[in-house]
Parts: sequence; structure tokens; C-alpha cells
Amino acid sequence: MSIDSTPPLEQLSLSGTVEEAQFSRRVLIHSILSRPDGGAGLAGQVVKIGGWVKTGREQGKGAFAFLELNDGSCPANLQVIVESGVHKLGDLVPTGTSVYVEGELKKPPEGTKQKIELKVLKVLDVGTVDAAKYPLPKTRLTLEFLRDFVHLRPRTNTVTTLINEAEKLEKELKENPAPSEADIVAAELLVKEKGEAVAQLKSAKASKEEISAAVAVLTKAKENLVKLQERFRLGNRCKLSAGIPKKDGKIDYSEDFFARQAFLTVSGQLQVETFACALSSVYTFGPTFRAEQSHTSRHLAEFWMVEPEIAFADLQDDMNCAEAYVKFLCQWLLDYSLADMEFMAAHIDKTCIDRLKMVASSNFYRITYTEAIAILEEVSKARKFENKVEWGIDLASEHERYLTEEKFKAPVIVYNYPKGIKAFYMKLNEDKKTVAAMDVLVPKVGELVGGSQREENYEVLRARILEMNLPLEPYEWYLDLRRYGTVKHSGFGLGFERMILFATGIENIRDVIPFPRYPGRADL
Ligand SMILES: NC(=O)C[C@H](N)C(=O)O
Repeated sequence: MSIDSTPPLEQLSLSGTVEEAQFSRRVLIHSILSRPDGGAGLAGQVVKIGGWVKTGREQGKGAFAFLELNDGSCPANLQVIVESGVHKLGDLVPTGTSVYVEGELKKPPEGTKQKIELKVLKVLDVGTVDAAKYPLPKTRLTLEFLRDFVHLRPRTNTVTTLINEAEKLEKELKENPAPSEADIVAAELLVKEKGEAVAQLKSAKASKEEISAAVAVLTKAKENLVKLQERFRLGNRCKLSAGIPKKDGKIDYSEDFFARQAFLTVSGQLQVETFACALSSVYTFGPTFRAEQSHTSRHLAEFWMVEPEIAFADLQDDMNCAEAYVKFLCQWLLDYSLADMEFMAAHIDKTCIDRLKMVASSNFYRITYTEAIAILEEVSKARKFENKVEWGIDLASEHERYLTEEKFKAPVIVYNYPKGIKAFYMKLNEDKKTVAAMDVLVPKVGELVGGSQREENYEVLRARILEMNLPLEPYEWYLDLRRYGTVKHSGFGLGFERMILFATGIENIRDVIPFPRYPGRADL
């Protein structure tokens, strides 16, 4: 589930720093340590690294600190050395502390295990930890114990590795589904054919080289057949087990099944933040539910949302990532699904291909909410909107469509919204009136993406929860992410069905999901 938003080191301009990289200018530890030389060849490069301290110690009578730093990109840690003149060392060494640093990769002294280490030149950011309170001690922890800290367990190697493995397997299942019987028959025929070719060559007393070349081909065909048979067996076993009923055949639907009231989620964001605050850059993709009384062609009570969450990223990085992602999706459809798009253009909406091309190639306009309101106020002197325009309103669909379809005729990112209309977790701006939120608006559907920089400051977040009359208790785990090794982080959600709506030109969102749920309809 991790997204590697950091380009491989080789692709970065390494004149010294990695300023040219588009969003996150961080380098993942994996991209250093997984090189065949263990990273030794990178000695001399200056890079930015962000991660969480696994273990830290001060040495040389407080002259420097050694940190074993992990960013979730691989189980291995990078050894980081900080001299006392660079930063207060005591703040850096507790387990769980987050650090974002710029430093020079160096060859460690002879005789050490590591092939490369980082000497810190500048500490860019630190999220401290009160060592006495951090719930994950340095000792080996049982999985049972960690189950009580699901929001912090992504910071353990076991959980990180499990998630990475699950992601690889999921990809494998999608890209290489179990072979069909026809695949097996074809492979059997190939073995037969190649076997006959060998026999023929032998009886014709062909040269040794010719025979051994044919035998090699036969061996390959046989190996392939065995692999297919094995995968076929496994694939079928999976399919069968999915249909086996539970032992007693019953499911408890009573209210206290979870021993408390439980809800369907409106977003995976708060949960995915726990992973971003351990694996750095991640995403989640799943169903989300909103019981809004919105009888419109753009709302569903169940919709699927892609939600990236990026550590060490601010609102600018977030907007850059969202813009690049939307453009990527449009270009992907043009490159790999043009026949489907041509079908849509012929039957549904003749402008859909042009719209994709326009979005894929344009720079999105970026305006603040305050600027957007000024534009809308100005235009509402000459035309009537159904919904009143004034600072503090939530933009209505007609406003969003005016901005993208008439004013700019291109995608627009509106950012810095009034705090009163946005969620408690969004980062409060210095003006104390607005929050670092952004929406990507596109022609045809209006809001396609909504996101924000998250409030990473413990005190401010706590105050915001209280200010919005929310109870603290259910958010204690969320506050823990800010108590222990907090980092600047941002993310967004892209409504998957809205993306399909936008791409295809279908009029009603209820037609782009297999089983639409909306007010009055929850069954098939
Ligand atoms: N992941 C996100 O930022 C999406 C946001 N939580 C929303 O529901 O709009």
C-alpha cells in the first residue's frame, strides 16, 4: 500500500540536492539500501530523508548522536549521525521521534556492517516523543500487545512487511489471475509438440547441438506446464474456499455485535494517516458511505474513494500530487483505453476525448477560496445563481461549474477555505480564519478531489476538536499520532465514480457503479 512518490535516486538531479523532484523531495531509505552495493556508490550525495527513530543514542560525551532511522519503505534502518552543533541531541534520540533532515551520504568507517550512513547537515523538522509515555517500548512486542495500538503498530517492521506483502499479492492476483483450463491444455500440447520434435531429431540422428537445443526448449515447456498446474490448483482452492459457509452457518446481526454502536465510514483518511505516519507515503482505496440528503446526479450514498496520504508534505505538495494524479488518469485513459473512450464519444458524449486531452495537458488554475468568492460575487451582479454567494458559504455545484466551465474553461484548484465549513483535522492557517484545504474542480462534475494539509500540532488539533464541540475520547488515538513523532502530512480523496463520470460523460453517477445506493434505495 505504499506509494513511492519519491523518484529513484538515479532519476534525480544530483548536483547535490534533490530540488528538482516534483513533490516530495525526500529520498526513500529503500532506494538507497536496496542497491546492489548497499548504497556505497552514493557516498557524497546530499539528500533529504524523513522517518522515525527506531533506536537512538548519544555518544562521545554528547558530541554526537546515532539514530537508526526507518521510513517504512523497507525493514532496514539507515544509520544517521548528528553532531551536537546541528541540533539538541536529546530531542532526537527517543524511539518514535520523527525527523526530517538534509544530510550527506558517507562511507562508514572500515569494519562496520552498513555500507552507507547519513551525516546530517541540517535538521529540517522534528516531532518529539516523551520517552516515558511512548506506548511502544524498544523491546520485542507481541502481536497481541500491538492489537491494542492499531494506530501505532504500522511503525513496527512486522506490520510494515505484512502490508507490503499483502499489496504485492493483491497486485499479483489482479495481474496474473489463476490460469484457465484452456491455458493448461495449450501448455500440455506444447510439451507434446516439443517432445515429438526431440524424438524426431534423435531418430534423424541430428547433431548433438541441435538435440540439446530442442531438449532445452522441451524442458522450459515442461517447467511452464508444472507452474501453470500448480497455480491452477491454488486458484481453484481459493475460489472454492470463498464459498464454504461458516461452521454454525449463522452471523450475529444483533446490535451489540461490536459491543458498541458501530458506523459505516465516510472516509478512510484518519486510519490511513496512521500508516502515513509510519510508511511515509501510502494510499487506501475502498467503499465509503454518506447518508446525505443529496438527490443529485453527482451523489451516491456508497462511493469508492482513492485516498493518498503523504508524510513530510504540505498543501502545495498535496495540490501538486492531486493535479499530477488527475492528469495521469486522463492520459492513461487516452493511452490505454482509447477504444472504450471512442465508444463513449460515439454513443454518450462526443466531447469526452477532448475533455480528457484538455485536462491531461493543461496547468490547473489555483485560486484561494477568497478569490473564488470575489469572482463569483462579481459575476452574480450580472447573473443569478440559485445559491447566495458570500464569504463563508460552501461552494455549490453551480458555482464550481461556473468556475471550471465558464470562467477558466479548465480545472481549478480552490484552496484555503473558511475553517467553519471544513473538518477539524485540517491545518489552521496563520490568519486563524482559514484552513489549508483544497478542492480540485473539473468541468462537467465540479468537485473531483478534496484534500488538505492535516493539523500536525497536538495543542492546535486538540483545541480544534473542542472548539467544534467534538468529544476528545474517541480521538485520543488520533491525537497520539501528534503526541509521538508528529510530522507534517497531507492527503486527498478522489471520488472514483466521479472520475468515471467525468471521463465518460455519463450524465448520472448512479449509472457508473454496479449497485447504486442513494436515498430510498439500499437493496440490489
Ligand atoms: N482523504 C481525504 O482527504 C478525503 C477527505 N477525508 C474527504 O472525506 O473528503
